[in-house]
Amino acid sequence: MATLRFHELGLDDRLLKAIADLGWAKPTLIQEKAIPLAMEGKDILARARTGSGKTAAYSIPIIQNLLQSKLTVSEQAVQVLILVPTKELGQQVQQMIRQLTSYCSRDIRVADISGQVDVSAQRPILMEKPDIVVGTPSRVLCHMNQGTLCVRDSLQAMVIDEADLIFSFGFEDDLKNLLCQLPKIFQSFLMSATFNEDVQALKELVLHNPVTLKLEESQLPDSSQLTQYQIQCEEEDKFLLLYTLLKLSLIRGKTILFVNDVDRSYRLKLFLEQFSIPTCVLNSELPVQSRCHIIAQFNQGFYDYIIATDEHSLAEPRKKEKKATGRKKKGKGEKGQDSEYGVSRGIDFQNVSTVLNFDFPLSVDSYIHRAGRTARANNPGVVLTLVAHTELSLLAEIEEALGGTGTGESVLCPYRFRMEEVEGFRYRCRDAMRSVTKQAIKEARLKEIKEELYSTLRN
Ligand SMILES: Nc1ncnc2c1ncn2[C@@H]1O[C@H](COP(=O)(O)OP(=O)(O)OP(=O)(O)O)[C@@H](O)[C@H]1O
Repeated sequence: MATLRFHELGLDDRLLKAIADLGWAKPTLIQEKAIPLAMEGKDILARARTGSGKTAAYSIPIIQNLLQSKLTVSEQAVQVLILVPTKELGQQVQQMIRQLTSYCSRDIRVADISGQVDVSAQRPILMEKPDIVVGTPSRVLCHMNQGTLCVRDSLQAMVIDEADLIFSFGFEDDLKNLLCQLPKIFQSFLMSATFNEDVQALKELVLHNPVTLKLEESQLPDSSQLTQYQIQCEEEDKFLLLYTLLKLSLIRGKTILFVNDVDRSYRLKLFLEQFSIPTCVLNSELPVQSRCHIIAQFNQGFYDYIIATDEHSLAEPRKKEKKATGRKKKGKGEKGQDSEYGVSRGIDFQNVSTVLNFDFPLSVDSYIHRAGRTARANNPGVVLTLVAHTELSLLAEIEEALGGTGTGESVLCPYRFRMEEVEGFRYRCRDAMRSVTKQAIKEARLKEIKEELYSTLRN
């Protein structure tokens, strides 16, 4: 638990006011540790669990240091680069910085260049030399190569957010090329929820004598904040179980339903539509503006249920590809999927009461990042995982990683409810399943992309 308050950290009044407006009573642990060190100019390598407030842990000292430097330097220049693996995260980081600079927005300007498709449309934005530029490595490099972004004489700090994903999203070469265009000395931050060999490689590439903040917290909030359940079932009963959970209001509030592939998300959407349960889908083949729009609408409470296909299927093959061929590609993934897409990583879905793993996550990391979409900051949350019998070995892996087997107690408690109630819905669900044909899924998939494209063009 953090012991200091924000006003004890020596921050500018304008920043303190913005923090108060956000309703944050005190810093999170990672913020309490990172902010003073970063204000001293130290390089930081930080690992803290998902949802622990890492974005503000680097944004607050960066804004503070910029406000300080503005007292003496008047020339406008890009002083900070924030590199993110996904476009959604870029937009979110920009939004957080805008909130934190709401009382000094004339002094500190931020631009997110990750999201827009057209590079030329971003030129005017960069010509104004925003103090902070947020972007994916490929987009930042593209502007550097075109001469629209030059930080060789001005860069003071660089952040790599979700550092463990940067390489697996195919940005290794871009990042190396980008580093050649930076000055010799600047402050660096590597932020991640997990440390892996890629973070180690990045550390050697980017950091100079860093302070390593590896918080001794468990990977997920404890059971007083996050309740984790599992239901073991037959694969074909998952739809029936979900319907029962919703029908009996055993799941309440905003819920993210995670599935492992795009077709499956439409199958689930169409299935729930049969019972007039509206949902929205989020996946990598939707245009980026639509994805950001859907996340914003979900956060504003337009939908209670969002069916998300997480990025795992995109990140992992690329890793394998690297091992096999020695180099990674970037750009569009299979079937027009966007490789700069991420749902279970970094996205701040707000006030999510339940994460439901409809499909079992394919790795421990994936479980942790999905679970991290609820119980964020100090809020409570529930993770409910449907486990088909063929997936029991994966469940055991997750139990072990979360420390469940040593004590003989399960971390993911069995969720108990009366089976007779489920059986009562079986026929109704069978009929609903029958009407969700392959053709219907195909059409829904195409329709969604078309509609989202139209609405994106209209906006
Ligand atoms: N000091 C604070 N007090 C209360 N809420 C906070 C505080 N700092 C950040 N938050 C909120 O906590 C949520 C999670 O923050 P953030 O997205 O930065 O976490 P994160 O550690 O980057 O998570 P992830 O690893 O999933 O990206 C956000 O909604 C943010 O507004």
